[in-house]
Amino acid sequence: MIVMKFRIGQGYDVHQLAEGRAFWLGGLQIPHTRGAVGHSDADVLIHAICDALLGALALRDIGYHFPNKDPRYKDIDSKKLLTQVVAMIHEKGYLIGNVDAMVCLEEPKINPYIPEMQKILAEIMHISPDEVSIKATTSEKLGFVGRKEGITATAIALIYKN
Ligand SMILES: Nc1ccn([C@@H]2O[C@H](COP(=O)(O)O)[C@@H](O)[C@H]2O)c(=O)n1
Ligand SMILES: C[C@@]1(CO)OP(=O)(O)OP(=O)(O)OC[C@H]1O
Repeated sequence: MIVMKFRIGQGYDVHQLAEGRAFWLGGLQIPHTRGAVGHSDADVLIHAICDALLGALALRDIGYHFPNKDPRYKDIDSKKLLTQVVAMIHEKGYLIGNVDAMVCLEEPKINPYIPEMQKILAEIMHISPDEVSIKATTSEKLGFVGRKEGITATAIALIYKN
């Protein structure tokens, strides 16, 4: 009898938005007047996914593995961080089942970019694009997201092994 083992994890990230920063989201650079501020490229969606994957195996969080004082991660492309996190999951004998994420952002509309993000992230996680769900909402002009001061993302990931 094959007994499959499943684990789930959740992730959350926030970044400030400021003028003069490139706007990276889901591994894509999106044209916009503002971008997320951070030590890395500040890709809040990838960071939330990394934390969900790490959380599934109780492997602490993204800042634990890639400290924001470490010059190796200055302006790093977050796709490289996700690649390393996926390797940690595989090293423990697990594969990724699916990821479901939600981005909370007042502007710009990110819907047109979601299929490309799914493709990029699925390739890194060795799953298919329809196993990477990316959703978006505004904050209805409320709070720091509503004032266009910041962006948040949450993610849930399922991983499994035979
Ligand atoms: N940055 C965003 C925010 C939302 N969307 C899409 O627009 C729809 C309406 O958003 P509400 O917050 O007004 O409900 C939503 O369903 C998202 O698909 C977006 O693309 N980018
Ligand atoms: C990714 C890291 C590392 O460069 O830096 P930031 O871009 O500041 O992002 P954050 O979401 O605060 O997560 C952890 C950091 O260590």
